[in-house]
Amino acid sequence: MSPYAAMEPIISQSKAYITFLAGNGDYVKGVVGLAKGLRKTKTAYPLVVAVLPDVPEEHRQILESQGCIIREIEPVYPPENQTQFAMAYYVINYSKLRIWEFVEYEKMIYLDGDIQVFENIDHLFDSPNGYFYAVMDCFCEKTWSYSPQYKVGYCQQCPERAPWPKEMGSPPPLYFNAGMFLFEPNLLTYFDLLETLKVTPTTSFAEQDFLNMFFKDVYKPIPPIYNLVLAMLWRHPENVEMDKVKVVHYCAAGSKPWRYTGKEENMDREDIKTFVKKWWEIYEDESLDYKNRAPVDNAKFGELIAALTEEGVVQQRSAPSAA
Ligand SMILES: O=c1ccn([C@@H]2O[C@H](COP(=O)(O)OP(=O)(O)O)[C@@H](O)[C@H]2O)c(=O)[nH]1
Ligand SMILES: OC[C@H]1O[C@H](O[C@@H]2[C@@H](O)[C@H](O)[C@@H](O)[C@H](O)[C@@H]2O)[C@H](O)[C@@H](O)[C@H]1O
Ligand SMILES: [Mn+2]
Repeated sequence: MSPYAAMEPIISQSKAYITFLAGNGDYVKGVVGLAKGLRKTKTAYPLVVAVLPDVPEEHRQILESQGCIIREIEPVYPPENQTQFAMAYYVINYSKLRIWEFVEYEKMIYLDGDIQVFENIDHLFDSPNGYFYAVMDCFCEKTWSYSPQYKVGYCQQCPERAPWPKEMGSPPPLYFNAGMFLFEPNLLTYFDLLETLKVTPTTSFAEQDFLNMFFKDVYKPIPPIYNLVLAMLWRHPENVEMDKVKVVHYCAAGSKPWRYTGKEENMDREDIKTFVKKWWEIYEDESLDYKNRAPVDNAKFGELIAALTEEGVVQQRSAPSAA
């Protein structure tokens, strides 16, 4: 019998956004920006921040003052390896796997700290259960130069441009960017992830590659407007509906807004400058700070309760007598 069978399923209806923060560096600015951006969209759900132990108390307090729910997680390390990760720091990104343990939430949307949400995306939580929703990535950047796709010029964003060579078998399964995804926390999945990781050789895109392998049978692509990987702007502009973009992922080299200099390749583009400016407008908008948030309109709240009571949705209980 599975050692986990005894675990009572924790049934929860609640939902939340979640991000991941490691180290004592400047990614905390990304998370502050994300918290304020989500608040600006008037989302109904909180932002949970999974922090590694090395995130200093001062950064945790900054995030709590922005209304974030701080949850400390232990790092997850991949098996011993000689892998040359696309970015050396990707090795800490395996710690993202801890978020499957947050079963007090029925569904969560994971967002990297270098993401900004400009339009409300709460409706994604209504997607059918049992799948892993994320946006398809692009293989055209130099960061992919080690891969067989890059070597034959294949990208899933435009398979007709350079079809997958027949002699290489079937094309790779659809591959998502792990900077944003809708998932269901679940202890059995969580333990399966950790056990599988122990016996899975590491690869260049670390936990992103691992998650793609693990969820390949339940992965459901969602439109790029929910996670605009910036390289799409110069690699596949035909696949981007600019006026409908809701979520921007500042993952292209040099595009992190809080470090932006405009000097790296493509960073002098007008669309990049616009997205960086939009990020800063939210980050510096004090009206979006948690302490300045719009007060609950008690009159409106009272009307809502009265209406719900009338419909019998809410039973008004008389307050217990003081006696
Ligand atoms: O020093 C770091 C590096 C990364 N991260 C977190 O790990 C995520 C993934 O890293 P990153 O976004 O830099 O990867 P990219 O999407 O650029 O490949 C970040 O968004 C942060 O949430 C962090 O907190 N501190
Ligand atoms: O640890 C691996 C990371 O891999 C992904 O970033 C990459 C990937 O998107 C490439 O396709 C891009 O070319 C590249 O710029 C970008 O950094 C995720 O965004 C990040 O959250 C994290 O999982
Ligand atoms: Mn990112």
